[in-house]
Amino acid sequence: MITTVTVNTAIDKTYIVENFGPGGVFRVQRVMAQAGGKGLNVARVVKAFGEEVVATGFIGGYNGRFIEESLAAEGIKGDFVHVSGESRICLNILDTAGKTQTELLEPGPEVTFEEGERLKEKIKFLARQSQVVTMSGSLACGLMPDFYSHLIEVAHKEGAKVILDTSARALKEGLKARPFMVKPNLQEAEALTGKSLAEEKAQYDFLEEMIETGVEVAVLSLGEAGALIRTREAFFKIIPPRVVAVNTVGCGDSFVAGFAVALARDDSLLTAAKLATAVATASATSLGTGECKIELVEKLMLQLEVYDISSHNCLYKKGFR
Ligand SMILES: Nc1ncnc2c1ncn2[C@@H]1O[C@H](COP(=O)(O)OP(=O)(O)O)[C@@H](O)[C@H]1O
Ligand SMILES: O=P(O)(O)OC[C@H]1O[C@](O)(COP(=O)(O)O)[C@@H](O)[C@@H]1O
Repeated sequence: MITTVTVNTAIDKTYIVENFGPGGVFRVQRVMAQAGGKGLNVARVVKAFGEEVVATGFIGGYNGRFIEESLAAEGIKGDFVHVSGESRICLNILDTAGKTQTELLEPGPEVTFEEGERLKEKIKFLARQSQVVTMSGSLACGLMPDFYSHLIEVAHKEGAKVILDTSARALKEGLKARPFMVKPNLQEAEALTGKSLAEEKAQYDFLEEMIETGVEVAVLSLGEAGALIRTREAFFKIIPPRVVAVNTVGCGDSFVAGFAVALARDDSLLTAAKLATAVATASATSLGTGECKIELVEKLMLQLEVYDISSHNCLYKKGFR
């Protein structure tokens, strides 16, 4: 089983707005609303692969009710801690004409110490039955920056592998509990180190630093350029084929989901890295946040460029890039 933890759940609203920009009045052409926040996107993709998944986290208010009902309608099992505050809305404004994407992320509700303790208890129970626990996204207000560290310790004690996908101080503090895997994107990694990671050498050094902190798998995701995946023994770069990107919100979540599925199936590191990249790339091509079409994933798996960086070898390269 895979448990996905979303501390700051959300209604992910997508607005399609032509020629959007700051300071004007715009008519929205199309509105879509989904249960969201990173971990719920992970759960959606895991479910598409037919793996058993339970989504947990904090949920509250009218928005919380919408989130729970949407998940139930999608057939995703939820086991949440209910809080007195209101779950947030995250807006993704897609301008199909101007080809821009703008995200507005609300901070989320205030969560009390007692509510935090209840989530720890729940994770203890769920991690006992899970091979993998994913922990994704920002922390809700009121929680200490080391909140993920405590959750990771609880999951580790129950024998689960933890994938941590967060940013800023929550990532810095979370690393201290040595999660099995971390997956910052380039921006998040630069914010963590305070350095530019534009150069390949800087990216390699960053992954080495992550491994030195004690994580087993360090991933740096690079948008359309793919991802670098490093352990103490292995180091791969996976580059996806060029695709027409429609909505890249949720790509990182799809990457985490693909990796979690492979880990739960006991696949090799290389298979996990390829599956994660293919799932994330497929997600970029659909309008829904973190949507996943298995047939497309299977097709993309055969079109990835794979480099073994530790031996300077190209394992698979197709002629179409
Ligand atoms: N425009 C794109 N084209 C193809 N694949 C993409 C694109 N954007 C993202 N991806 C895929 O999604 C993964 C995660 O994307 P990235 O932007 O690095 O993370 P995040 O969504 O967390 O910001 C990438 O490693 C890649 O596989
Ligand atoms: O918890 P955070 O960091 O505020 O992020 C929330 C938002 O991230 C998203 O999951 C997208 O994340 P990715 O594009 O990194 O996968 C949105 O769906 C969501 O509302």
